[in-house]
Amino acid sequence: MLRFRLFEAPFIQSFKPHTFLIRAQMGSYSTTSSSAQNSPKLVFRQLFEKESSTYTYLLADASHPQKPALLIDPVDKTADRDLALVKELGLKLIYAINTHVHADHVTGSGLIKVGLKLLNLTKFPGVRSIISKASNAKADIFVEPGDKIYFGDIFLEVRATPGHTLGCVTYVTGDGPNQPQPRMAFTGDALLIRGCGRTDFQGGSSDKLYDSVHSQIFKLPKDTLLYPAHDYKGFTVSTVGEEMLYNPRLSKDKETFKNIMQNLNLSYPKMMDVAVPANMVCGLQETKSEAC
Ligand SMILES: N[C@@H](CCC(=O)N[C@@H](CSS)C(=O)NCC(=O)O)C(=O)O
Ligand SMILES: [Fe+2]
Repeated sequence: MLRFRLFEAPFIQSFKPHTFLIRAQMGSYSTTSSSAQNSPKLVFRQLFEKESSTYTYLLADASHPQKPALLIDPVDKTADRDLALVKELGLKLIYAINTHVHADHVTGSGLIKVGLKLLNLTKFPGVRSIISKASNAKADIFVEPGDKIYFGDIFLEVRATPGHTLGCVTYVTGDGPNQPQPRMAFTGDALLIRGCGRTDFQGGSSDKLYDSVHSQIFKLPKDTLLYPAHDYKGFTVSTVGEEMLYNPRLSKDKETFKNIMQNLNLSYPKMMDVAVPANMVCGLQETKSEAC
């Protein structure tokens, strides 16, 4: 018999029973879908914040009556834009998710939760912030490897991909019959297109990053679409197969990779001293922790 733990019971009650976060405890999962037998229809938008070259992703289940949606890696500077889009598309934002504690920009999760000036809303109801437990940052919900984050009938599976930071995770769309095909992996800074996240701060480790990418990302089907948190070269999407072949760092053996990472000589992100402390509390240092 399958067993799973529900999070945030009061929150669950305010949505359809199958719009929730579950933790599968036996390597499988169960969801009681009511929205027909049809495959859910994914709404997907890739959004860009140009100062930090950050990608934010909007995903929603358009087949579900409430059109539940989530944002991955929102940025404070573009929170208004993202929420305006959510509103225009008639979506119900339920989660603001981070792949890790960003060092180069302030997350939009806190702002999204406490208000949206542009839309004259004092509070965007029902939004819950999510980050990995391993990040040690504040949020409403902490995820661990193997957790599944449902929005309608679609889910994201949580994979631990430490190495850029200790708490980095990759969110991968499910592999069930009713899940989007090909699969999509939101890699944060673990894997960038033809590159990868640096490993010289925030508990970074090139040894760990190599193992993370090879065991958690390169093991996915080769046609899995890869969506990173940043791009500095003009790329938008890649695939597992493409990166296994052409990634100039991660296609090499581990020792070569570690040597490359040791010699990147990158300067620290300009906003690091502001961004890291802010992102440890969901981007809202000045506000009470309940805003997280
Ligand atoms: N110049 C930028 C910071 C650029 C940078 O360090 N990017 C990070 C991801 S954000 S933590 C990174 O891992 N880069 C890897 C690479 O190979 O470029 C700024 O000042 O903000
Ligand atoms: Fe980062």
